[in-house]
Amino acid sequence: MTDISRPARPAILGQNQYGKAENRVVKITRDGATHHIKDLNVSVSLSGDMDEVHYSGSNANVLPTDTTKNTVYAFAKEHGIESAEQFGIHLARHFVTSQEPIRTARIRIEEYAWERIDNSGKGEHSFVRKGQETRLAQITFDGSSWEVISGLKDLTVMNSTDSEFWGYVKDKYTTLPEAYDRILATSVTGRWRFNWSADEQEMPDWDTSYEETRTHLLQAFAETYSLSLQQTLYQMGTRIIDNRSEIDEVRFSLPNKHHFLVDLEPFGLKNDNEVYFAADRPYGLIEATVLRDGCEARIPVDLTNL
Ligand SMILES: O=c1[nH]c(=O)c2[nH]c(=O)[nH]c2[nH]1
Repeated sequence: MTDISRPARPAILGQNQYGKAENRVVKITRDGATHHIKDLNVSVSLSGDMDEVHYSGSNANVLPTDTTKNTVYAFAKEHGIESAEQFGIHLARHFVTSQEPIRTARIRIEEYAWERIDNSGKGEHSFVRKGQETRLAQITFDGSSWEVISGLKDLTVMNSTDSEFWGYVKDKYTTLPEAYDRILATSVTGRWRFNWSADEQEMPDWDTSYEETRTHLLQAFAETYSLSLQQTLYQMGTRIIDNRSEIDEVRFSLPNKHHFLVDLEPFGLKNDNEVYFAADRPYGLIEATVLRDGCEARIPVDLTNL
């Protein structure tokens, strides 16, 4: 009788690979006041003589995935990021030629493209992520009056300088170092409410209004020397209220997309505000309404309900 609980032969290890996935690396190259961004999502996958770690748990052939992550950041500094392909070639060659048990390295890279925002000559350090944001509209009619709220989501912007954050409250849980030159990045969700409410009133040109509002918002982001994202938010709202008479109320929800300087000192490299880790969570979430003086706030506080 065969004992069905114990296979006759032990299971055999099949294809296997390992590495660190989704290393978010942002490299800023500073050419005077003109900054250039490379923004990559790099996934490293290594394979080779890795039977033992699976069969017995011996790590003797295992280069830690943590090391592969560090290598990505160190290479961004040491070799720069000329192109995703060139960067991937450097990394793959390094892993295969420096570690005998590693026979194959697969490097997958997503690159996020950024365009410059025109900021009236205040330096070339403001960017909007390529790819169209989503435009939104909500129209309500009760038979006599109208309410039109327009807006957008997923408009991602970055300033690679002209942002500080210091002078905040410190309690026993505060560890955040004060920042005098940081990256400020956010993905804008915004809504604005029109004061057009009756058929007798002249209707705004909705498309022109959207384009102009978007431009004001972007320019205010780019031109504000920021001491906090809260201050930048208020400037963005104010710019719209001051320039678009058809709009009485603006509400923004701005995730603070943190970029942390990577400590390259353990590898003998100096990080001169060049190589950042782009964290996706947790994120600060800064939300506020900006109103025309005398007007009522009617846009819901929680924009995800709109
Ligand atoms: O612009 C910011 N506002 C904050 O309220 C805040 N809090 C924090 O930790 N970082 C930041 N940045």
